[in-house]
Amino acid sequence: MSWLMFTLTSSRQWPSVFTKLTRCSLSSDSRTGKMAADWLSPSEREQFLLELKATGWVEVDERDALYKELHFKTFNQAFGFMCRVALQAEKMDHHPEWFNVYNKVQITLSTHDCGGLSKKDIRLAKFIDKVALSL
Ligand SMILES: C[C@H](O)[C@H](O)[C@H]1CNC2=NC(N)=NC(=O)C2=N1
Repeated sequence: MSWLMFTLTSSRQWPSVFTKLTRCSLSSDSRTGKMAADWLSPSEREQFLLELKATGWVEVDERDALYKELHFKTFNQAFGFMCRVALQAEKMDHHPEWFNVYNKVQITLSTHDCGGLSKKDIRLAKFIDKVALSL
């Protein structure tokens, strides 16, 4: 029990892991298991975050989310980028929170259904990086 108490109170990762276990896994569709399939294990999370941080994504301080700011040459390029991401987001039924001024696009990714990061955010972040690189 004391080991458990120590683990619970000392691990910085525990609150978000607990949130995902309770809200992502337990609220998953029991027939398709869809939400459970999107849950990130702590080691997957660590690995994916390492990869995404290398391409400019940062973890948001106040919530379990990823953030990236992209700069394009023109508004046309920024808006073209947003159109391509929007179509993919609709296909995935997973949508970015974003803000655009002229050639700048600020993006926050998080899974609202489970109150934090999931595999869907990782997939969308990787897609965003691929589109940005192709422009
Ligand atoms: C009902 C619908 O499936 C949901 O609200 C979808 C839509 N897009 C979404 N986008 C994001 N970022 N998180 C979600 O949990 C989410 N859920």
